[in-house]
Amino acid sequence: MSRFVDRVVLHVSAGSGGHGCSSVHREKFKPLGGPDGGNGGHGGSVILEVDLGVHTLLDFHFHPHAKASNGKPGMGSNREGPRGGDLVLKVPDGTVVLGEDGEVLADLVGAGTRLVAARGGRGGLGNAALVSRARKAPGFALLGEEGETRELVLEMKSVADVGLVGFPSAGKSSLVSVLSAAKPKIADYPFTTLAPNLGVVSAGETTFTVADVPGLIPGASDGRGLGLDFLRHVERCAVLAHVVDCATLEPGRDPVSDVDALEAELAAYQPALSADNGLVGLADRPRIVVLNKADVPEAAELAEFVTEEFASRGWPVFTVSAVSRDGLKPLTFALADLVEKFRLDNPPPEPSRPVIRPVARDDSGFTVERDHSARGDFVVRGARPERWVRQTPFDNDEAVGYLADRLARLGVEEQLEKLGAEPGDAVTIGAVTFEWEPTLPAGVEVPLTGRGTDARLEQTDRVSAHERKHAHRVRRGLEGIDPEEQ
Ligand SMILES: Nc1nc2c(ncn2[C@@H]2O[C@H](COP(=O)(O)OP(=O)(O)OP(=O)(O)O)[C@@H](O)[C@H]2O)c(=O)[nH]1
Ligand SMILES: [Mg+2]
Repeated sequence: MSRFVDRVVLHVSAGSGGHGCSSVHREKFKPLGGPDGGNGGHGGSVILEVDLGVHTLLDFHFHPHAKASNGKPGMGSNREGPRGGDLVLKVPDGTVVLGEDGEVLADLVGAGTRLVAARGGRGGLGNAALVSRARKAPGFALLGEEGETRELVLEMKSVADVGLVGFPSAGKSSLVSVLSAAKPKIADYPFTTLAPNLGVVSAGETTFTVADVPGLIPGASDGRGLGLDFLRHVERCAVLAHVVDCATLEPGRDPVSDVDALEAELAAYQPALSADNGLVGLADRPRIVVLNKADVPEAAELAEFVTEEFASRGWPVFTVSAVSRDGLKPLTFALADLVEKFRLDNPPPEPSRPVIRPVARDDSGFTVERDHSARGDFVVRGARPERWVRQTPFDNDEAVGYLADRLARLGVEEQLEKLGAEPGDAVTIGAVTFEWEPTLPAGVEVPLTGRGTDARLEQTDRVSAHERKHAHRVRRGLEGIDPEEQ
C-alpha cells in the first residue's frame, strides 16, 4: 500500500491557441484572389477526470506541473491549424479541487466526472474570418489566446467504507495492518499516524476499504492534538469503528469514558461536505466498538466488563487483539455486513456527474488612465490589444482601425469620456498611439460601449470556424445598434 497523500498543489497550464494566418489566395491569372488565411487551432485544455483505478494523489506529488499542448497556427488556403490535445489527468474518486483562494471549485465524485481545470486558449482568427463590409481584404490576422494557467489544490477525502477512530496508540494502524495488506507505521508513541492509511479488506464476496486516521483526543475540536481536520477522510464512511485501548494504564481513562469523550468530539465536527453527498452526518453513522489488546490479560477482563455497557447502546461489540490476531474474523464479517447494507441503502451516484465550472473570462480587464509621460495624454493599461493583431502592422491603417473599433466596443470610449478626454488627444496602447476621435466612422451614431456583442462571442466557446465567421458577420451587422437593444 502506498503512502496516502491527501493534499497536493498542482500547477496546470492549458495550451495557447495558434495564431491566425494572414494570407491572400493566389492562382494563375488571379493575382489577388481574396484573403484565405485560416484560423489558428484552439489550445488543449487540462482536464481532471475521476478514475476508479486511481487511489492516491501520489502521482501529482511527483509531477506537480501539467501542461496541455498548444494549437497550431492557421495556414493559407483557409486551412485551420490543428488543435492542441487535451491533457486528461486521472484523479481518485472523491477528489476535491480548491482554487488559489481556497474556494471549492469542484467535488469530483463518480467515475468519469470531469473538470476543465485550465481552459485552452482559442485560436486567433485568420484574415479570411476577419472580412467585413468595411474591410474586404484585411491584411492582418489575430493572435491566439494564451491558455489559462492556475494553481490548484487537490484534496482527497478518502471514500473509505469503514473509518477507524480512537485515542492515540489504541491500535488503529495495527488493525489496518492485520485486516488488510496495508503496512502503516505502528509505534508505541502517540500520533504515530499523521495522515490516514487506507487498507482494502476482503470478507467473502465483499471487498471494502478501511481508513485509519490520526489519533483523537478530548479537545480535538478546539485544535488539541492534530485537531479534527482529518475527519474529512471518514466523512463518507459507511461505518465508524471505535478502536478502544483496553490495556491503557493512563489515569482517568477506561473504555467507556474514552468512547464518550470521542463521541463528544465527533459531534463537534462540522462536516465540510455534508451538502450534497446524501449521507447522514458523522454523528448518525452506524457504530461498531472494537475492544483491542485482548492479548493482555487485564485488558481482556476489562473488555468483558464493559461489553454490556456498549451493547446496551445498540452497538455491536468485538473484543480483538491486533497482536495475536484473535477475534478478527467475526469483526471483519460484521463490518462487511454493515458496509453491504449501507451500499444497498446508498447506491453510488450516477456514473458521471459532470461538474461544470463557470468560466470567468474578463475581456475588458483594462483601465484607462491619464498618462504623464511625454508620449500621449492617455494610456490604456491591463489590456494588451497589440497582441490581438498579428504581424505587427502598426503602420497599417487597417489594423489600427480594427484595434480602435474593438477598443470602442470594449468601453474604452466611455472611460476616456469619463476622464475628460478631448477629440485629438493621444491615447497609447502598448506600441500604438491613436489620435482619439470620439465620433465613430460615418453612419455610426451610437458608440458601442457595452460588452454585449463581444460577450456573445466569448461565450460561444469551441465554435466551428464557420460559426465563428458567421458570428463575426452578425456582430459586424449589428454595429451602430445600442447593445442593450440587441
Ligand atoms: N499488546 C497489544 N499491543 C497492541 C495491540 N494493538 C496495537 N498494539 C500496540 O500499541 C501501540 C500503538 O499501536 P498503533 O497501531 O500505532 O496505534 P494507533 O492507534 O495507530 O496510534 P496513533 O497512530 O498514534 O493514533 C504499538 O506499540 C502497538 O504494537 C494489541 O492488540 N495488543
Ligand atoms: Mg496509527
